Amino acid sequence: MTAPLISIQQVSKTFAEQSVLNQISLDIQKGEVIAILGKSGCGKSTLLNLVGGFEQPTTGQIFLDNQVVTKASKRCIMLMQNYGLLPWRSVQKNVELALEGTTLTKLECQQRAQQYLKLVGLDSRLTALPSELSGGMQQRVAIARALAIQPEVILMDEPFAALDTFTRYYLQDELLAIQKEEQTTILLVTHDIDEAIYLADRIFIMSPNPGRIHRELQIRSTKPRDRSHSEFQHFREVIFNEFQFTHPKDTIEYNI
Ligand SMILES: Nc1ncnc2c1ncn2[C@@H]1O[C@H](COP(=O)(O)OP(=O)(O)OP(=O)(O)O)[C@@H](O)[C@H]1O
Repeated sequence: MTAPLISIQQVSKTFAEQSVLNQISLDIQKGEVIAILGKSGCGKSTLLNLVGGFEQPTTGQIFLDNQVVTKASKRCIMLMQNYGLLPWRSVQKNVELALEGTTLTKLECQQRAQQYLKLVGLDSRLTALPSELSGGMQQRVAIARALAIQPEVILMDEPFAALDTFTRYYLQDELLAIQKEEQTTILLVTHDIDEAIYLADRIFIMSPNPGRIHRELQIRSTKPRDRSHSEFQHFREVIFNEFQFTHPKDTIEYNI
């Protein structure tokens, strides 16, 4: 096996007196899609922040391409829950902004921005301000902006949570197509079990207090996956059991 693109080595994180992450170790290969599932507060976002270089581990180290992560870089982009768009800039300018400081010319930046905005279905809203768009559309701008940078790693914190089901399915498929073509490595935090099974090569289930990796599931079936396939149902059941969402059949009461 080749050297991992991301190597998280015995990482712990403490905020004030609170131990948030404890001894997380995880290697991620280039081109893998990794989903992190876990109850609220178990440290998922903290783990993404550490990988992105926005926070530093209390102990342990994180390597990106064999180099210790000490600060944020454009090789590893975070796609935020709250979009992070500049309200005074148009949709197109918000995407172009992310390309400033690269080797692209102004014209290339404009073309690249338009290309990715078209991909997320917003080519007719290039001049709109973020406030003129729905929450779901704003998230699509944020997705276009992250993809336009063509980073090696995209960190996603609940990227599709604000979207309606159809837009979410559409963007999940688009993301997979781009990810396959560009071999982007994706680390995805989600509360959506189906999204994790649909997108991920491996799913890590975290447990809280302090946050640690409780279980790893590998999903080998080819993508795009059939949500109604028996293997999909199998993983759904395994994960539901982990979170104890299932009830023994004989205790269920039906009131008709
Ligand atoms: N910068 C910070 N300073 C202090 N405490 C923090 C900081 N960031 C996170 N925490 C704490 O760390 C714990 C884990 O937070 P985190 O956001 O990583 O969890 P999460 O699993 O992503 O939660 P959710 O699913 O609700 O987004 C929480 O108790 C939170 O209050």
